[in-house]
Amino acid sequence: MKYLNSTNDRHGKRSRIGVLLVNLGTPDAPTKKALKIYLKEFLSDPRVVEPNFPRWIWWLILNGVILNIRPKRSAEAYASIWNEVGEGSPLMAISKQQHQAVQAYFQEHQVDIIPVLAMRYGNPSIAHGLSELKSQRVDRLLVLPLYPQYSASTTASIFDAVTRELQSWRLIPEVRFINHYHDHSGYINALARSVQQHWQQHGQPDQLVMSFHGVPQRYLHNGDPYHCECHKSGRLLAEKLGLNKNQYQVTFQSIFGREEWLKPYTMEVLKSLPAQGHKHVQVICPGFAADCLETLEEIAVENKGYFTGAGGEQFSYIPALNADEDHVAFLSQLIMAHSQTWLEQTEPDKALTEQRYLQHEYNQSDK
Ligand SMILES: C=CC1=C(C)c2cc3[nH]c(cc4nc(cc5[nH]c(cc1n2)c(C)c5CCC(=O)O)C(CCC(=O)O)=C4C)c(C)c3C=C
Ligand SMILES: [Fe+2]
Ligand SMILES: [Fe+2]
Repeated sequence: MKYLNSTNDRHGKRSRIGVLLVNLGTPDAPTKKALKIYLKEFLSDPRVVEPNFPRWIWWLILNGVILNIRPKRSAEAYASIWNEVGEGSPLMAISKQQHQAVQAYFQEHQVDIIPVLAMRYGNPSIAHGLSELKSQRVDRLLVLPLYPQYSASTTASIFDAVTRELQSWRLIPEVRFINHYHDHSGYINALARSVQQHWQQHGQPDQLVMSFHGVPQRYLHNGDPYHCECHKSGRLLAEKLGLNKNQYQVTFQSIFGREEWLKPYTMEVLKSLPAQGHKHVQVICPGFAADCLETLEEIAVENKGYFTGAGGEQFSYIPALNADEDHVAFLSQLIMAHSQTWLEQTEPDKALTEQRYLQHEYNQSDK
């Protein structure tokens, strides 16, 4: 059978709304073997690596070079943060907390939306998440990529994976997709509050570095709005905090490969700040909804080393919003806002019900 069948027994019942919370994904273990599987899936995605040379050459580089070198190095980095937040990979532990907290928010506020967690790469997969929602008879699906800023390499890749999976379903749900929330006041306010709380404990720095994950510069020139959205989030956060242009800057981290990525590079900026008289620096990574390897290891350890090595005196990393109360309330409300007309529709959709009923009758008499 080409398409997955559905149980068509919802006549006259209320529609069910499900939300798929999707983040990047993480290896199953901090081992060379698990990293090889994870990186192969991740770096084979043409949305992530979109080479400006024939794809078969990238296939050779990936399988012949990168997957023989990087897994060992990356496994060591993952091992250094494994179990740092709850059990296993921090990204997974925090994503589970976020999922549970959103679920609890809906229960507490009597909102009839079923949240399910999925990862773009690795587990729990998008196919698994969708099948979970299918088994719960969800017929209205909202997808929330946990990336505040839109990038084709992240957000569009989730769109690809979700729609690819749904292509095998007979009865597809009504689908909505959240593209980004980089300038939403709820997101900016939650970030600002987390910075202010950090200042209460650690004081205000000479310079606040807002570091976002990078992408190749070529993607910006090809029309990816990511760079612009990172800068807008940065500006709005600075405005909310009352910072002037000399007190903060937007930078880009996690360069991969040989071509030029978005600049300035976080690493270079941190190395140069002490010589400019900025000895007390804090770094926030507003593009990461959850702490992960790129924040806990690359920023809080590796980049801290670059700063102190260059004469910096005081450095702290401001944690991601994770499962903070403000963040969970914001995400839940964002989901509710995007489901608004669905939530208002309490009566079953008559035309749809009748159509499905007729279909059901037909199936029965056909047997
Ligand atoms: C927040 C948005 C992200 C964008 C944009 C992004 C782009 C991007 N990433 C790579 C390559 C790697 N990224 C890796 C880890 C990683 N990346 C993000 C987020 C974005 N990536 C997160 C949240 C994580 C951490 C995952 C975790 O398990 O904690 C890695 C793996 C780690 C490593 O080996 O260094 C790679 C590789 C590219 C090429 C890319 C491009 C457009
Ligand atoms: Fe990445
Ligand atoms: Fe990294």
